[in-house]
Amino acid sequence: MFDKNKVKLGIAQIAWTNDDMPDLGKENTFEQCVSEIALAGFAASEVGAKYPTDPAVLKKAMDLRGLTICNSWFSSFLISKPYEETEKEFIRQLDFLKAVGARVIGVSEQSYSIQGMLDQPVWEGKYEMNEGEWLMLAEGLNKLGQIAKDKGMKLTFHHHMGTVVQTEAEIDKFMDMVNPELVFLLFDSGHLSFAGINPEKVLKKYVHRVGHVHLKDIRKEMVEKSRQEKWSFLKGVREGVFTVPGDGDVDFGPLFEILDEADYEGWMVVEAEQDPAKANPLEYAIKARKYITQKTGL
Ligand SMILES: O=C1C[C@@H](O)[C@H](O)[C@@H](O)C1=O
Ligand SMILES: [Co+2]
Repeated sequence: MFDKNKVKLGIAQIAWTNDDMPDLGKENTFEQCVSEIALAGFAASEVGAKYPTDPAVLKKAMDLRGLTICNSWFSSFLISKPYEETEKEFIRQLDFLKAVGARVIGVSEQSYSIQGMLDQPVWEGKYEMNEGEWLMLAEGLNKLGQIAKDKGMKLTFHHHMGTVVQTEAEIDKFMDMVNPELVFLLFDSGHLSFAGINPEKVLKKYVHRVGHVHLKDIRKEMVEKSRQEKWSFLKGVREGVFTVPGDGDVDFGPLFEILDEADYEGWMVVEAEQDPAKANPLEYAIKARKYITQKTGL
């Protein structure tokens, strides 16, 4: 059974307002979002575009509700821009996160990413790195990981649909190339399942290198439809490819067992972006919270 002092539960703000498609949930304020996160029984959230940018203001709003910030997304451009540009932004974001109490930063390489392209089917035309680019990515991340470590933080890397690290082979190559002391895996059950990869297999292989977990479920029939109808990643989100754990087709039981047996320490964050007009964020947050308690005792 998970140790409640070692494993904590958060939920990402993306179910209330989607920064990638701000019309989804534009009516939901920051205050409503964090109040409902607390109400649903979660201890943390990640950082969204509506969140206060002054760390003192954000921290006060979170403290008032018994919440903390556990992570934020960070877009790196290590293979398409000078390293220094990414490093400068990375340090700024790292310092912000540290000031609000987070110990993890979630990096995604966004060079040539198709995840935000509305007219690009997510199943076609994904960029594949050459050997030189693989080296640039790994070396850049190792350097950023050292900076994070020196500040008492953990760099985790988010494999993601439409990016240069999406497939099982890419994840394996990535894990082979980065320094395990400096770069950790951000395990996202939804992105693996969407990509047609068995999440259990990946988790078993890398559980001791996982630094952060995104609990995301998929609706298989919508994934299938997205293939057939050549949807973009964002169209898939809008149509309901993703949902909260317990509402879709991912079997979370074995994933929780693998994490538990490996004595995973850190955050497990429900991250289920869908249209808030169709899936009420509070209702789905409560649904996820109940399901996780039932499966893990947390
Ligand atoms: O961690 C994530 C952050 C989002 O912005 C992203 O698009 C989503 O799918 C995700 O997994
Ligand atoms: Co994620």
